Amino acid sequence: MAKTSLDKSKIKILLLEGVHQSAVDTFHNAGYTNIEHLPTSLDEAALIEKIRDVHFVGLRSRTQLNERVFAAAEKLVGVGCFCIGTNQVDLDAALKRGIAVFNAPYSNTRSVAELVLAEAIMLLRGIPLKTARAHEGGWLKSAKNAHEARGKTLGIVGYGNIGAQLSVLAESTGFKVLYYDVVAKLGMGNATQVASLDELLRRADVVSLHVPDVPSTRWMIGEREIATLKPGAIFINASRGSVVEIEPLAEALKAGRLHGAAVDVFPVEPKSNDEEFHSPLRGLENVILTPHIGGSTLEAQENIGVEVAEKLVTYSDNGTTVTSVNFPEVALPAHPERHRLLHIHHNVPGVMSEINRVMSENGINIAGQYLQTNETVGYVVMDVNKAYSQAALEALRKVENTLKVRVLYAP
Ligand SMILES: NC(=O)C1=CN([C@@H]2O[C@H](COP(=O)(O)OP(=O)(O)OC[C@H]3O[C@@H](n4cnc5c(N)ncnc54)[C@H](O)[C@@H]3O)[C@@H](O)[C@H]2O)C=CC1
Ligand SMILES: O=C(O)C(=O)COP(=O)(O)O
Repeated sequence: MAKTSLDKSKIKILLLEGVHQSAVDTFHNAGYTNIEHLPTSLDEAALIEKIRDVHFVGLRSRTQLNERVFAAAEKLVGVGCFCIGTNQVDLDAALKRGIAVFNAPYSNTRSVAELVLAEAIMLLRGIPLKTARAHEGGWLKSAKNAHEARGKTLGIVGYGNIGAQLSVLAESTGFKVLYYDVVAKLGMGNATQVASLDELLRRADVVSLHVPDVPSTRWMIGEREIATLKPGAIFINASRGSVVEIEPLAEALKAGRLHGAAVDVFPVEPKSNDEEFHSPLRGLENVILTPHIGGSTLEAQENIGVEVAEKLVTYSDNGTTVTSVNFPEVALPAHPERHRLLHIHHNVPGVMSEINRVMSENGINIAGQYLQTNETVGYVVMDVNKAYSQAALEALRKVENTLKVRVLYAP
């Protein structure tokens, strides 16, 4: 008698970095109970040890999933980044092992945009220094160097989800908005795209970065770009620490060439809340330093927990890879009466014909077949009669250029 439903308690899920309880609840509600939920990240050695028998891992921006970790992760099927950025995961190392990676592209967008807008206003008013003095018993009542946001120019570098959301909030507050992006983008409201980064840096009173960590953004703001900023400008970075050279920024702030800065992300960030934070920006006036909390609101974290856990559950139950950041995207219907075979392979000529050949040679009729490829990997999904799934699994494993094969039993 063919097995009809998979024993979900055998699927091991490791959640790191205090991923919200909503993720655990989502897994439980879907029947997944074998969950280890840790409040912190793990260093490479500990992660290599722990990940060996894990099928799904969930993390945030701190945990590094590199080639060495993937090499040890023999059973890993999927990765959930419970955040927006995916630079902490070696996406190619995952792809070449047939491991799908998902993230939460929208759930903390608003949290970052709100924080940046608030910081821009605080910095325009010189609040960090004034509040520090007041806490010490001082009284800096003065309008000197304090400005309204109304009529000032905000320059947004990277007009994606966060940049565009910030643009809307900032315009409604009275900012004029300019933005620079490598892609031509429709401006929200009256926001205007400029042709070059230099033009944006020259024209904006407040500059805020919202680019991902990719090769083209690595150290994109250095000494030259900081010198290009307007004298008295305000500089905000809540994107990634690898985008800005911190020493020239600190020098420009110390020299009073810039009016202020807010920085949430750093080239080197403490690995835990117990480690000391070192930065040349420490102790500078009119500088807001925050410990990478742009997306850390309860609302965002709860939504992220549900969103990413649901993506992993759907992939595990059904094979759907829609919105994966590294995998060919396939949207699949339910398979109530059939077993489903997932075959992930190198995208080279001849694999599909070989798959169809072995299926036909073994007398296995394919009731439904779905295929999607990207440059390097092909993902083919086949629904078959329950009685044939074991034979098909074994046959498919032998196909040359196979990366991974899984069977999903009928629910
Ligand atoms: N501080 C925090 O806690 C958080 C930080 N982030 C960071 O913010 C980044 C942006 O997030 P989203 O807006 O959701 O991403 P997104 O992908 O929607 O937008 C990024 C934009 O940057 C543009 N871009 C890429 N390379 C560029 C370049 N060289 N020059 C100019 N523009 C370039 C893209 O075309 C895109 O429009 C994330 O990748 C993440 O690293 C995200 C959430 C929270
Ligand atoms: O969403 C992102 O990319 C972030 O940077 C937020 O990271 P976190 O989940 O707070 O470690």
